[in-house]
Amino acid sequence: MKLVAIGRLKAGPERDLFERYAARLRPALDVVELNPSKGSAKEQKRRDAAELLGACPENALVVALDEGGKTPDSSRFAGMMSRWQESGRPVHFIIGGAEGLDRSVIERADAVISLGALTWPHMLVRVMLAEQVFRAQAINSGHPYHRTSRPDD
Ligand SMILES: C[S@@+](CC[C@H](N)C(=O)[O-])C[C@H]1O[C@@H](n2cnc3c(N)ncnc32)[C@H](O)[C@@H]1O
Repeated sequence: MKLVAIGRLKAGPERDLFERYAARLRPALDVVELNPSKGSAKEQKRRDAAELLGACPENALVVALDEGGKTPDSSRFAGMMSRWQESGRPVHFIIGGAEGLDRSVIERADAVISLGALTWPHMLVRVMLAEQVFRAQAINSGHPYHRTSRPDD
């Protein structure tokens, strides 16, 4: 599995937290960090998209993180993760830069996942993604990390 992202995660609490979850992932999540591009917002999006998609091989199963995507709950996300892994294709998660993702990334993506309608900074999106991938792996392996109970249960 790979995470392809615009921007570098500097030393600090976000990186510590990301590494804490990432260290628990099997298979591991390799990170490819790309420099943010310059230019107008439109140019940045287009250039970032070329870099992001260029880092994904043709057979990659691309999962774009975008607030306009699907909002599965953690159990559904775990089901998606297990189908993606069974496909045998290398899963590549994509996180955009300050201007967000270009339409070409959304169109190439095999799935577009939202972490809710709020806009999050890219470094927190990395942390939340790593935690949810870990949670999905826990659900799929029957590990008690995830509790399903809701208020009315
Ligand atoms: C600072 S946000 C970009 C905001 C940008 N204005 C936009 O419209 O997407 C940077 C990246 O974080 C990810 N991101 C931010 N909020 C998200 C959310 N609620 N769900 C999924 N991904 C999110 C996306 O990949 C986005 O491209």
